This record gives sequence, C-alpha cells and structure tokens, in this order.
Amino acid sequence: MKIGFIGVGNMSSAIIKGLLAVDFVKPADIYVHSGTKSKYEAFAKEYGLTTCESNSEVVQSADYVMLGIKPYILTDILKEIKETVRQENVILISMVTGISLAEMQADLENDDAKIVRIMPNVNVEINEGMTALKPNKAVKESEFQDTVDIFTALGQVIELPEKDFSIFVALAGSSPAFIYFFIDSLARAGVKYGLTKKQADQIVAQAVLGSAKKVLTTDKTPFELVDDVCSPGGTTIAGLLALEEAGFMTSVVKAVDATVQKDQNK
Ligand SMILES: NC(=O)C1=CN([C@@H]2O[C@H](COP(=O)(O)OP(=O)(O)OC[C@H]3O[C@@H](n4cnc5c(N)ncnc54)[C@H](O)[C@@H]3O)[C@@H](O)[C@H]2O)C=CC1
Ligand SMILES: O=C(O)[C@@H]1CCC=N1
Repeated sequence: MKIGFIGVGNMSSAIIKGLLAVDFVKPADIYVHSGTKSKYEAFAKEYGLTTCESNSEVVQSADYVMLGIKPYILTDILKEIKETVRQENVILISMVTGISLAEMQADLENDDAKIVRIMPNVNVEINEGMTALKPNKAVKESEFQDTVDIFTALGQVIELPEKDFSIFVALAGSSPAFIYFFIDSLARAGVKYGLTKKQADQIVAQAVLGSAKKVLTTDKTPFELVDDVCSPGGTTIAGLLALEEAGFMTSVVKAVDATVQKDQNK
C-alpha cells in the first residue's frame, strides 16, 4: 500500500511516526509534499520517505492520500488536485476539521471522488490514538476497510455519522490538549508543595494513565470509581468538593461547547 500526505505538520507527522513504529508500511512507500520545502524534505530524509514536487504528484504516486492541511486552505488544494483525482483511482482521507464530505465533493466538482472523512488525535504517534471515520458513497467496502486498518494500527477506531464529528473533535481530537493541561495543572500543584516539576509530571501522568486503563477495563461507571476513591471523611472527598465548588464539571462542558461551536463555524 502506498500512502501519501498533502501537508506534513503536527498531525500528519504523528500518523507517519505511528505507522513506521509498527512497520505498517515501508518508509519509501510514504509520499509527502507540504508547504515548506526545507521542512518536509528534512523530515522525509530523517525517516526515509519519498518526497514529491507537488500535491498532484502525491495523488499520482499513492493509493491513499491524507489531507493534513488547515481548513482555510482545503478548497484551494482540492481545486489544485481535482484533475489528477479524476485521472487516478485514489482514496482521499481528510483529517480537516469542520469540512463535510459533500463540501469536499463540491470543491472537487466530482461526486464520484472517493473520500473518507476522519478525525484522529495526536496520540496516533504512540499507537494509542482514537480516530473517527466516515466514507462517502464512492468508497468501496475494501477501500474503507484498508482505511480502518491504517487507523487500527494507530489505536482505536469508530465509524460515526458526520453529524457527530463536532462532538468527537471535542472528546478526542482536541481533548489531548485539555488532558495535558489538566496534568500540567495538577503537577504544578505538586510543585507548590515542593516536588520538582519532573517528579510531579511523572506522578500525575501515571495516575491519569492508570485511571484511564481502569475505566476501560471495569464494568463500573467513572462516577462509581469516584466513590471508590472517596473514603468517608477522607482526603479525596475534601478535594473533590473543592474541585466542584470551583466549577470543574461546568468548566469541562464549557470547553466542549466552545470546541463544538468553533468546529461548526469553520
Ligand atoms: N493537531 C492535531 O492534534 C489535529 C489536527 N487535525 C486537523 O489536521 C489538519 C492539520 O493540522 P496540523 O497538522 O495540526 O496543522 P499544521 O499547521 O501543523 O500542518 C499543516 C501543514 O500544511 C502544510 N501546508 C500549507 N500550505 C500547503 C500547501 N499549499 N500544500 C501542501 N501543504 C501545505 C504546512 O506546511 C503544514 O505542514 C487540520 O485541518 C486540523 O484541524 C485533526 C485532528 C487533530
Ligand atoms: O485545534 C484544532 O483545530 C485541531 C483539531 C483537533 C485538534 N487540533
């Protein structure tokens, strides 16, 4: 399988590193073109990837082409590659937030163009990603299965209708930043009480990792797990009530509302 990337920024490079870590594809079978020649050439050289002189050359070279570019530039790029897309049996995989399959087909002026809309997150880099996928009607079952296989190699996958992509962005695409921010905040409190930041980061990250694993492996709900940690009259309930007094749950839901709104107003 030959996999192309148009745009090699944070997200595409995370996908590439994750794929290479599990030998999903040979480095030379990854074709890249991006905005800044010096940057993508250096990245390609470091990992042994094949560089292309243009976005259209990526479409000519690869079977599956990921669109790893910012939403504001997507229309221009689809117009740039639309003739090549017509000529090649290529499957476009768009990770661009807020842009529907129908909008992409319209930009390509081609309802037969094969497109899978996805929403990954940065943890694909360590093969612990969470990716939503939705193919358009032109994508064959085997082609969609190949796309699912790519992202299964990078973590967990879920097929979702497009109407659910905005909430998925908040819960999985953007949420690593919220979770890193939570880890940083908790660790900073550790520094306040005399730990080094390095010690505190490691302690908190392990506590988050263990808690996440627990949620994934138990039949209990997260709320029941909260109760299990709160000893009557103990430390945890004191901290938990202070967290809620400061509006913890409301803050989290407000972050999700703002993310969904931004995704829908792109
Ligand atoms: N960063 C993340 O955690 C996630 C990002 N996404 C989506 O992935 C897309 C890419 O995001 P990032 O990688 O974070 O952005 P980024 O800014 O790191 O990367 C964008 C890339 O596009 C390239 N580019 C600009 N003009 C180009 C052109 N004319 N032709 C080819 N390439 C061009 C840039 O050189 C850059 O490498 C966005 O649509 C974003 O919404 C989705 C899920 C998670
Ligand atoms: O911030 C963004 O727009 C992208 C989408 C999900 C994560 N990063």
